[in-house]
Amino acid sequence: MASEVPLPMTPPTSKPAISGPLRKKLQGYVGFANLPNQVHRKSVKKGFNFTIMVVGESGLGKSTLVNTLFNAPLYPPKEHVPLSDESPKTVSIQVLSTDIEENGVRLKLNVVDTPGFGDFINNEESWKPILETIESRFDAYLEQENRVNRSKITDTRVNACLYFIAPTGHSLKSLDIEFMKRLHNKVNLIPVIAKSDTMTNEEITAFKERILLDIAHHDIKIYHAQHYDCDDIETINETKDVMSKIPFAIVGSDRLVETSDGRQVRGRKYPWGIIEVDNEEHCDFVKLRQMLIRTHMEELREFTNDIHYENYRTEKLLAMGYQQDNTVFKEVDPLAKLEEERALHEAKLIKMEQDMKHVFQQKVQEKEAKLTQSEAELYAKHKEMKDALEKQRLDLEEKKRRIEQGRPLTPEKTKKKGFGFATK
Ligand SMILES: Nc1nc2c(ncn2[C@@H]2O[C@H](COP(=O)(O)OP(=O)(O)OP(=O)(O)O)[C@@H](O)[C@H]2O)c(=O)[nH]1
Repeated sequence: MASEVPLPMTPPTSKPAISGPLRKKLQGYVGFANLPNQVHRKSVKKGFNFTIMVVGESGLGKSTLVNTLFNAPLYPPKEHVPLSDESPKTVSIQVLSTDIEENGVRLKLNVVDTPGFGDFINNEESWKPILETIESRFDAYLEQENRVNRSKITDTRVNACLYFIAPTGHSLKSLDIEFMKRLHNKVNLIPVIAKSDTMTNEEITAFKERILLDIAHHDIKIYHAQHYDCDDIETINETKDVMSKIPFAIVGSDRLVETSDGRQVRGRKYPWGIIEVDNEEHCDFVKLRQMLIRTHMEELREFTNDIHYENYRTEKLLAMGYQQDNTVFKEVDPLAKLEEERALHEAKLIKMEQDMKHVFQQKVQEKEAKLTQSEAELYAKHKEMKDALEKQRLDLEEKKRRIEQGRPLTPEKTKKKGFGFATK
């Protein structure tokens, strides 16, 4: 929306013909509604960091899918054989990184390829190194977060884990269940049916249903895409469409094959026809790629940070003995806060009133004590004067009696024994 607003002017060299403020048309919308675009532009410029982990039994096409997914030769192409012992295996956890640019968006893609399991007699603990890898990446992030200078944090946390299920057509194997249960609280788990070109469409549909039932039965939490309660019906439908494909039935191939009508497509050639990787009618590869790179990449990164990493961090810090005062995170209800403030204010007033009463009582008591004391003093003085007057009166009466009786005013002093003179 273009709008007109007055712009600050530089002083004109000659007097302009118009008298009012100079009005200029803005090139684009100005306002906070533009923020998502700004964030988007910034992210596009900075580029994204996205880490995918591929996990599954040996020979299910994990490495091939990674090449197919990003249309980049992250791995040197392997021989195009269905599954043979000669096919080079991934023997240790490998990390591959590449910069991919699509429509001007830079993507730093990291792929963690894990060695296929299931080859050993005892596969019980084959999930351990995978879990350790996920956790060590959380640890690395936590360590960087706790540094004094956190301006450059490298995020290698696993954002999505593609779990490869063998195209058996039966139910999930106990090893798959064990694996998924170990990983589901640590990473966004996305189950995929590997080599789905080895199954018919009906078999795939029935297999998907069985897998989902098994997942629900064993209470395994797989990644569930959200559509943020948005009003955009297109986004809602897109998300629903993507979700309806889980577990994605995929076909991987990093080779080009020629179709009967002469097109060069990525796919796999069979005597009965060609399976096209990028054809939605043939497999769910396009939907998986769309979800990972186009529609839900940011959400996968968010879930990793807000749910999986947060849970891990909390557990880790609690185990290290850190305590948290949860009251600081108490949600503040404005009405409750107002009520709390009012109660505090009232309590303060009551206390002030009580203090004033106390001071007043103290002052009254002091005054009373003083009055009582001066009353007592006055009384004592009065008594003293009264006694003195009484004595004076008695003296005068005595004198009067003496005069009347003709006696000297002062009584004669009695001679003291043993002395030859009398005192006056
Ligand atoms: N039919 C079919 N074969 C595939 C598919 N994807 C890969 N393959 C083949 O399966 C074989 C094994 O593929 P890889 O990508 O090496 O499998 P991996 O899971 O990485 O194997 P490990 O490294 O041992 O874990 C190769 O010969 C691939 O050409 C697919 O979708 N369909």
